[in-house]
Amino acid sequence: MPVPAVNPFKQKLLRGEPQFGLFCMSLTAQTAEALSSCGFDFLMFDAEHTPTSLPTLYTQALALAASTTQCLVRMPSLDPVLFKPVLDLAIDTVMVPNIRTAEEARAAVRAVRYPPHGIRGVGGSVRATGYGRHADYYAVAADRVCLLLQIESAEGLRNLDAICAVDGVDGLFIGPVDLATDMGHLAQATHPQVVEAALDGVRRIRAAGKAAGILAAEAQAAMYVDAGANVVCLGSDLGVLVRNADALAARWVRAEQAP
Ligand SMILES: O=C(O)C(=O)C[C@H](O)[C@@H](O)CO
Repeated sequence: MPVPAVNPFKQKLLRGEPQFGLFCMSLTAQTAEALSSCGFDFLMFDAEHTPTSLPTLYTQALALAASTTQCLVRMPSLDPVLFKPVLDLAIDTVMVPNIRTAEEARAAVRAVRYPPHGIRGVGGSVRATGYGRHADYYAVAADRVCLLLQIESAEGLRNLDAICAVDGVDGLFIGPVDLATDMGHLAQATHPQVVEAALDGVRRIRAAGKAAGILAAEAQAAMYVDAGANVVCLGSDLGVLVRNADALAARWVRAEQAP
């Protein structure tokens, strides 16, 4: 079973190339495979806000294996136990939600690193090691693994410089919906105060030398790219599906049923 020697998502990140993708809230390998031919740089399978499971993530990772679209997972939380099977599945890029302090950032780094730099346990016959065939995996794992931390609170933004300074953090990803909510603008990601805070966050992240990510609707994406964002989630798979299905239905079903 071929296991890539490098993490193409991280390589592009290090080169500063912008990457575009979608959150994946759907739970099937079939959808992941269908989307893998769109040409997105990545799909971010969401284990925070979906009832996904490790076997589901495994089949979705397999569905992307033949494509250039990289498989990313948003973890449900900072719980270090949960990182082990995801990384062992050779899902090399993980994003941790709602990081608020440098101490939490350091805990996330420890979760993805083997001792003495962290607490990741050693899996033997797992996908990441080619089921035990690639003993050199352990030595290169820190280079392969890419760690993104989500900033989605005013506290996280206040501590942004300290979080950016944590060694082992590759990128910071602003979650504008939760940030808006934390700022008192319930789920209003495009509220002017939220946009201003997110733009300022993106600029500070890039100035600190880290990759800057954000979730942005198409209408806002260029503004964030211009500010320096280089990992952009353009929405979600189910968002795209529902919006287009609703529009199609509105053009036909309701029109046909109108008296
Ligand atoms: O706060 C945000 O924005 C996010 O973290 C993204 C959301 O969880 C969700 O809209 C992703 O589909």
